[in-house]
Amino acid sequence: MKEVFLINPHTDAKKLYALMEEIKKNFKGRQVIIEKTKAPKHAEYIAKKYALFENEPVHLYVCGGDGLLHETINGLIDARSEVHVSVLPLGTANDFVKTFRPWTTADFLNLANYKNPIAMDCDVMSVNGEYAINTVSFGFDVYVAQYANHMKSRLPVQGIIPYYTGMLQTLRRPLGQEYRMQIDDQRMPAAIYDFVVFCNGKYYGGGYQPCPDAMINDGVIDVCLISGLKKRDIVYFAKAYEKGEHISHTDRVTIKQAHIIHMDTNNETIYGNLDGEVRAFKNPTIELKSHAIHLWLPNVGE
Ligand SMILES: Nc1ncnc2c1ncn2[C@@H]1O[C@H](COP(=O)(O)OP(=O)(O)OP(=O)(O)O)[C@@H](O)[C@H]1O
Repeated sequence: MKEVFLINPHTDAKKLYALMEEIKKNFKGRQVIIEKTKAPKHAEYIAKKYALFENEPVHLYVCGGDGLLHETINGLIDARSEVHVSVLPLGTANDFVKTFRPWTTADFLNLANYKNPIAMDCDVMSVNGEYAINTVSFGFDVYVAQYANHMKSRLPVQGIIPYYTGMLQTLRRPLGQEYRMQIDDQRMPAAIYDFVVFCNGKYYGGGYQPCPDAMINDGVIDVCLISGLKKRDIVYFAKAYEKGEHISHTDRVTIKQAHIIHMDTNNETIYGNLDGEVRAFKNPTIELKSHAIHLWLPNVGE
């Protein structure tokens, strides 16, 4: 078994130091492979190498945030069945692992918890050829992510500040835009939505829960459509959205389950947020690929 640590070297230095100490403590005298990314998207290339071209089992620890995980899983689609992935959440938001609450980030970072890991095959969603493991969204939060990513790339700021700034900037735009969609075999009437979110995991955007009942291995995409929000309601709404309590507002919120969604943008470009990464699409199709990633989760009971 190859034990491979795939690391984003731009991770917070203290967190990286603690990870190295944890590796030394748990793998004393045993060989591990450290793979550090050299640039954005390098993780996908590294993952593909282990997914396809090795001939022994691999335990791949993804050491970074949701962005690194997103890139890694794109290299693991149709991987050999002996490639297992564990997530060591060292990013800022680490939304993917929040699905497993009450397990904590510390539970995921404790390497002793992987001696007898819990196996779980995880679904993913494809969007015109790119895969997302946690959420795919359109609308309000995409603009927030776009502003935040832009700010992070130009200024030495991290953490939540870029997201709050992005939210204030986004509130200067009109809320809502028109969508035409087919959800499985149901053609929806054209409608204006403020948020359109497709969930595999439960949390996104730093801790919001569009679909509190989503589960990463249930073979369906959970859909959350939100309409009719007023800007003055956003703060109140955000609190309910964080707790997943917005779903009781059935006049504004529609929750569904689906396997495939076609969005008709009339060949115009639309921006979508895949696990926190913003991408441009025309007429995107979001489709579930069941049990595509073989996870090894921490055995917290040990
Ligand atoms: N060597 C590298 N140099 C520059 N950028 C990198 C490198 N390796 C990875 N990246 C980029 O860093 C971005 C953010 O990394 P990561 O997901 O680890 O942390 P994060 O954004 O803080 O996490 P979260 O999304 O959970 O808040 C990724 O989108 C990835 O493309």
